[in-house]
Amino acid sequence: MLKIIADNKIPFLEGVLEPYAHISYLPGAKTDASVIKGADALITRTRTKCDEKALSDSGVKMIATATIGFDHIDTAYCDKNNIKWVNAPGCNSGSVLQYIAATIATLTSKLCIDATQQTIGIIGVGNVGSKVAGFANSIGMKVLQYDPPRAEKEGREQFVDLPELLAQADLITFHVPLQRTGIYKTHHLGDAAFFEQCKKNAIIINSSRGEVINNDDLLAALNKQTIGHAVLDVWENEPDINRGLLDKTMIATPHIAGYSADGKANGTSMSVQAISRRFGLPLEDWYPSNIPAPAHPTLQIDAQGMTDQQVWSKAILHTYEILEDDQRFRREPATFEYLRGSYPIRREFRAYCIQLKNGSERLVEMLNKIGFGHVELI
Ligand SMILES: NC(=O)C1=CN([C@@H]2O[C@H](COP(=O)(O)OP(=O)(O)OC[C@H]3O[C@@H](n4cnc5c(N)ncnc54)[C@H](O)[C@@H]3O)[C@@H](O)[C@H]2O)C=CC1
Ligand SMILES: O=C(O)C(=O)[C@H](O)COP(=O)(O)O
Repeated sequence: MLKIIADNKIPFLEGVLEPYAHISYLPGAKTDASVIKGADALITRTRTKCDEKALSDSGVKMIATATIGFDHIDTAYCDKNNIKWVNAPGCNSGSVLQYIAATIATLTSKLCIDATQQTIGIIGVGNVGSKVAGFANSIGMKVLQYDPPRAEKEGREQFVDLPELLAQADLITFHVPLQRTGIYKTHHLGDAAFFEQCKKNAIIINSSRGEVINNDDLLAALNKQTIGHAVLDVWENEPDINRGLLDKTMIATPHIAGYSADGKANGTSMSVQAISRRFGLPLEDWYPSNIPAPAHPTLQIDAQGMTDQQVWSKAILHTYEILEDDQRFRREPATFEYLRGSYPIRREFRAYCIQLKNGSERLVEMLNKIGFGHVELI
């Protein structure tokens, strides 16, 4: 019988593969060579290091990671050794968008900023970055995009170079993969020289990978006030993060930007479907049917006397109150992995209905563009 090892923190998976495989659920960080030996396939998250040490002589034929990022997989080793690997492109991009939208709603309110007067610089414009660009456009921000691999393929028209982005952007948000080498290297892309080129009050947001920013340089830039603020979901050396940096951040979370239930369901189903295709199982169209509904799926907003920004902020923060994650984390930063493993149910915008009293067609269009499931004037 097919033997599969799956990370025990992948939701919606239990019971699905059991009719066709012997499946063991193990903690991701402890899934090493000693337990992998003899498995045909792995279903992982980012916490399982899939390298030569773990895989050589294991017999593993396929690795499916239920995540977007795949920097935990030594893809060159896998390719050389005929181990098929797949990630789950875009699976939780809607969740990261929700994280960034909640960040912008929170910051603009805390710092009394009019979003329509702000420029956002997006570094890496793939699945997540494109959604962030669409959101920023829909709330009236000016958008600058930096993505050299795309510019090379598609032409430079919709992209700027990095110095231009850094000179103009009020908010800078990273959505690149972690690449340690090569012409498109992103490791420590955010370093001292990078921060020196930013506007003095620039806000840096990182929800990509911790190592994309040199955390010591970021802390120094915050201390020297070379930049204004930082919002971090990802950190160098997780879970043992730089506590000095944590204290200087405006919003801090333990790598949960992609943790919506929708994103997790997508990731799990993409992994199951890929395994199914590789091993000929009848689960090629499988998708979880048990995603919990939001506690309060309908929100009524009386827009009388409110600005557009107040309306969209209220709608966004109803779906995701990011400061609750921030507070839980700051209270006990040492519980980084526990907070991730016990993350509450969060549903994305499309699971919500917004009813607008005294609203306008313009607001309805804006909320529809942001991605709410249903928006109506009442
Ligand atoms: N915090 C979290 O929970 C999550 C984090 N992530 C991270 O976010 C990253 C981005 O996700 P997606 O947008 O789905 O990935 P994607 O692969 O769709 O897009 C990445 C984009 O970055 C661009 N890029 C590559 N090298 C670059 C460079 N040197 N400079 C500028 N742009 C560059 C690529 O051309 C591509 O357009 C993932 O690789 C993952 O590491 C993803 C999901 C959740
Ligand atoms: O999809 C990704 O890439 C992520 O970073 C996930 O949202 C977080 O993945 P895990 O660490 O829970 O595997």
